[in-house]
Amino acid sequence: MKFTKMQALGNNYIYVSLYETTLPEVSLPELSRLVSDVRRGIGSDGLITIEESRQADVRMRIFNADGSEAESCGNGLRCVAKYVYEHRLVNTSVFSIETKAGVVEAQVHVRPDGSVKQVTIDMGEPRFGAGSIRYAGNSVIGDEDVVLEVGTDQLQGTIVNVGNPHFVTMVDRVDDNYVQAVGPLVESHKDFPERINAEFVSVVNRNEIDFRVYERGSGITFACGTGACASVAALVRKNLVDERVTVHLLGGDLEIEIRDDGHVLMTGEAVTVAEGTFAWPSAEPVFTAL
Ligand SMILES: N[C@H](CCC[C@H](N)C(=O)O)C(=O)O
Repeated sequence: MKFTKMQALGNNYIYVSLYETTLPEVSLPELSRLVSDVRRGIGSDGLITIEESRQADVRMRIFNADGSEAESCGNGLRCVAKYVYEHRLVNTSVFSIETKAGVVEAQVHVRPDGSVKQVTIDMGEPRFGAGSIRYAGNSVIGDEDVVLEVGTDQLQGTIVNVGNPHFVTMVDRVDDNYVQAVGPLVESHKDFPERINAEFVSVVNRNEIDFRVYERGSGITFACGTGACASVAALVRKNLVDERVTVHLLGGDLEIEIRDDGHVLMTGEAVTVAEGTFAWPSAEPVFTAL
């Protein structure tokens, strides 16, 4: 099976284009667990397939490292946009990509040599609050916040659905040890039957935030595009930042803009790491314990 490994701010996936290769006889969740394993597979945050669409120029599916399929993936969308443009699967710099959450618009910024490094995705309009996801708790505060019982603590955060679900917690200062300790408790909290991506953000000024994430199905990653969009949307709604924000993630910066119509625009890098052939079925199926 031919694959391309791509990364965006360190959030890396194994991309398989069904235009150019066939999949092995294994389920996509199992294939994602296998290729994501850094010891017995290739090593990644998950698997992304690129395929034909009936309602957009191309279709993307994204599977986390644990095999769970997600509705959308911001960093993945930018890499898919780079891939399909550079492989001439589309012939314009603005085109549409179908995800499980719906169709989004991509704009690749083409360099003089015809390559793509920066991509902008219109992620659509976010939805807020317990009603925008499957929420099983009963601790709603206002229109968008809920309180979680986490160990002996109470954690207040904002629920944002940008196609996939996010719980955005404000902290005084982002702390990787805190994210490792609390992130998994939020991700799999009983109040979120479909689990959730857990963001921890601190406001630097009205145009900059620090950001860390514990992703549903992949754990701590260097970057989460949908999480950055969700976080800025939540903070704009609380009037804590302006409409254009630079998000400082572990792996680098994303530029997020909340447009007048409420759509969230995300601009950032997309990088090809390697292309190769995955030997199948020599590798034994494995489950990546998180
Ligand atoms: N873990 C996410 C999918 C990947 C999102 C992230 N890598 C991004 O760039 O948006 C979920 O289960 O909803």
